[in-house]
Amino acid sequence: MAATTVTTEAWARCHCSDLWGLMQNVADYGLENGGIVQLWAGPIIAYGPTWRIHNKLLSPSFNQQVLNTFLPEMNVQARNMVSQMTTVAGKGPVDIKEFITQYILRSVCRTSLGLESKDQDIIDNGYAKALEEIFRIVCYRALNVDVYLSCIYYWTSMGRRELELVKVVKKMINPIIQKRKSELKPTNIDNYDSSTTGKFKPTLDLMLDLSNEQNVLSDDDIRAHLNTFVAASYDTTSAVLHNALMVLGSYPNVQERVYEELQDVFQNNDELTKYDMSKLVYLEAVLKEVLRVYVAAPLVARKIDADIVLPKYTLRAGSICVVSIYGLHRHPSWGPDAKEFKPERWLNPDTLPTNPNVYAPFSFGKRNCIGMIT
Ligand code: HEM
Repeated sequence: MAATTVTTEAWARCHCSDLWGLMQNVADYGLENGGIVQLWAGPIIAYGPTWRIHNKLLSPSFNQQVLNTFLPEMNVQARNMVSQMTTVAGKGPVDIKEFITQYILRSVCRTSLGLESKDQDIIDNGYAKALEEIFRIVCYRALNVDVYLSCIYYWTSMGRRELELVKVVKKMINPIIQKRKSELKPTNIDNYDSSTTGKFKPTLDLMLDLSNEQNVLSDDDIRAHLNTFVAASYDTTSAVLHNALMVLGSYPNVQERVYEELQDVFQNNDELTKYDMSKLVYLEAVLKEVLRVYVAAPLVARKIDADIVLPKYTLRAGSICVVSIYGLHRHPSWGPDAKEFKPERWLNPDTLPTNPNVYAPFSFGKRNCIGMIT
């Protein structure tokens, strides 16, 4: 509880250099030696002016209009996932994680990198696997003090593997950037209304446009941002989808209600359009509750650069404030049923806490999730 109280108040006043959770230690070393920083130098650990400029440039690319253009591609990938699942359905227990991860990775790589079906091997076997392994190494290093020091870490097989993987990722992404650069013709996002054209503009193209028009993003910046987007989006999103399916399997009444709503909205159509989304009211409540109870990012952290005086504590400059989003989502203001999974609470605003800061699956403040669309 103490952590929760500290968190909400501290957040509002924090004027600290932002870091992302457990990446803190890794980031320090990464900045020093250019290894991980090359890969993670996107909004995640870029500091001060660089982060501010890039965030301002990139944020407009993450809006509902752009997302709408991705819908047809997401429909294609969703149908692929369902048909793959159909082959194992009814044949005993099955681990759905593989299906979900592949679906999310393909959707993310298609929409952010603009990779086409013929490039599928790059996604499935190369790029995504390399990113996943780097992510595992980063998390291991963040939690193991014996490998914090770069002078030791890069002598270990893990440190060497990380450098190898960074090279692999660079080698894969650079040609993709160069190829799209040579093909790129200036277009307006309005020309990409997917409901009429079925086209979408990959995030890579949006960044190349920015670099053309304003000359601000180098190829290295673009590659780092792409890696960040893929890494930051696929693990979180697949965890949420996985949890949502677990919930539907565990609560038959919730499953039934979601099913009925989908039947009502889709009738015999299996193509999700932007007009359908606002009609899926109960499904939205279920997803919000999944994000609350089974939070995908249970902790975030900030490095504090000036003392923050709270009624009972002072958070000292130089220390790291770890915020328990998991704790916030179980704060007493959610009521005595805070720990229970109850999507209905989202259908009646009067039953929700009055302080909006007790719900933060995408974090809050300036360094919240760039992928969050309200
Ligand atoms: C349900 C899915 C997702 C969840 C739960 C989630 C959650 C989060 C959280 C908690 C943070 C940490 C913010 C902080 O330190 O305060 C974050 C950061 C970030 N997320 Fe997401 N995220 C999701 C999907 C995505 C997607 C689809 C993208 C696509 C690009 C994305 C890109 C990012 C980036 C770039 C950051 C770093 C932002 C910065 O430091 O400026 N996330 N996300």
